[in-house]
Amino acid sequence: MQSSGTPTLYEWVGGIEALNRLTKRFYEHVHADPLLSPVFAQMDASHAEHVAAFLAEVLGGPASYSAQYGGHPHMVRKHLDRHLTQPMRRRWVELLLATADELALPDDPEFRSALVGYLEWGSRLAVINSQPGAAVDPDAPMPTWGWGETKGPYLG
Ligand code: HEM
Repeated sequence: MQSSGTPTLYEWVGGIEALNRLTKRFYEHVHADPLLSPVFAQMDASHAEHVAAFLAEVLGGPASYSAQYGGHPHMVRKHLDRHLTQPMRRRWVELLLATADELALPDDPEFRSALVGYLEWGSRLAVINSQPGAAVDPDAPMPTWGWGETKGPYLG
């Protein structure tokens, strides 16, 4: 818990264990998807864990992606020249949210609103950073996400 007593989104979702389950299952769906499977054909076995670590850090968990994999600039670099399209982006977000439902991750309005907000923001940046001529800012800070306007968490 934070000092205010409000849990981080990371705590609310169930920590790294929940995020690892989410990304593992998500990339199984990605590999079965005709639009996305070619995009991720070269990903290595640790990709799902790396993305879980990245999400953990964004959602207020430990800064292990920054410590181990090079932070936000490294993540941006991974999207360079991928020529991602809006249909790919929309499918990516749709599959991630469907996987969150499938795994029964928290589905209260406050958490899902915050999650969708981050995914819309991050996935649109991924598309922008994948276009020809996009450059990496080596000093780009890691984004951090909170409950936002809904001022969660949901208390029933
Ligand atoms: C919030 C949205 C997103 C986040 C947080 C995210 C996160 C990441 C991270 C952390 C990596 C690097 C993994 C590593 O360090 O090994 C990565 C790589 C990658 N991402 Fe994303 N991403 C997002 C959106 C997207 C979207 C929408 C697409 C495509 C539709 C995409 C396609 C890729 C691809 C192709 C790679 C490289 C995979 C490889 O190593 O072959 N990403 N992403």
